[in-house]
Amino acid sequence: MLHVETRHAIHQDHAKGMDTATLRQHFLTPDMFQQGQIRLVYTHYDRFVMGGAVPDGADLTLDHVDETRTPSFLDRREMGIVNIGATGSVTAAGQTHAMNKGDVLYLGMGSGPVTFGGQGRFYITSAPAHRACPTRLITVEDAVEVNLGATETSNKRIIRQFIHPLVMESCQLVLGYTTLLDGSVWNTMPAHVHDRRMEAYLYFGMTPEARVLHLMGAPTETRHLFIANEQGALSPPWSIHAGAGIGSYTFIWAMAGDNIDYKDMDMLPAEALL
Ligand SMILES: O=C(O)C(=O)C[C@H](O)C(=O)CO
Ligand SMILES: [Zn+2]
Repeated sequence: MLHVETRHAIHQDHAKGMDTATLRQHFLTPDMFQQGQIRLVYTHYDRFVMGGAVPDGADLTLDHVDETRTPSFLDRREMGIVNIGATGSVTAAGQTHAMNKGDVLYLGMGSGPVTFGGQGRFYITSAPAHRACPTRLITVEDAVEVNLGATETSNKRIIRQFIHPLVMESCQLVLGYTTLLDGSVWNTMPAHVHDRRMEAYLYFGMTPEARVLHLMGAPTETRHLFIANEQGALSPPWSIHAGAGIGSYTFIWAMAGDNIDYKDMDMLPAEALL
């Protein structure tokens, strides 16, 4: 079963007047992982799509999606898939890729229908593409590791870059995940914005009762979302994206937009945040 929800782009002047429920309605993506379903959120932020596929042993195929008005979803798009569950498989363009927990699969434009199988919990990201880049399975060993932060500032973390120019070619997608070290709670602090690219987060690896206090909003109009395990946050280009966990967590960050330069960030010292 396929379920698709559309999220329109929100202007920062509109966002600052939103109450909690309205903020969550526009920026939280809570229900992406449901057994036996493919659930997508089709956004108007750079036409980025995020979602989940949970085959639970019975194959699920993603092919035509009405929102793109193309015969097959990947006819004019690329896709990045992260398995956050047990071992599963993804089949596309006549090739089956076994995916262990933490593996990332990049599918190039024109890969055709995508079939998810096994016990994987697949996080799906996709952005419009202008050329077909080679499909690639990227394991944790292939990723570039960046160590950031410090214990004294409670933000010691490992950033693993998978769909990234240092690892492989893509059109727009840049994707990886960040793991907090024991005792550290803060991601992406100091915070930043990048008006050239939107970003989406998926928080996972959390206990059911844990929450991440996710910070968003224009730097001088910050707001928050309390986010539970396997829920996502949409970050418009004008918004900061950072969080502190009540409990341990990992999060997948994925971006699309005008460039694929991970370091193209406008950093904000804490005193610039209100
Ligand atoms: O902890 C971090 O810092 C991040 O993971 C930052 C994200 O990767 C990001 O915001 C990239 O633009
Ligand atoms: Zn960012």
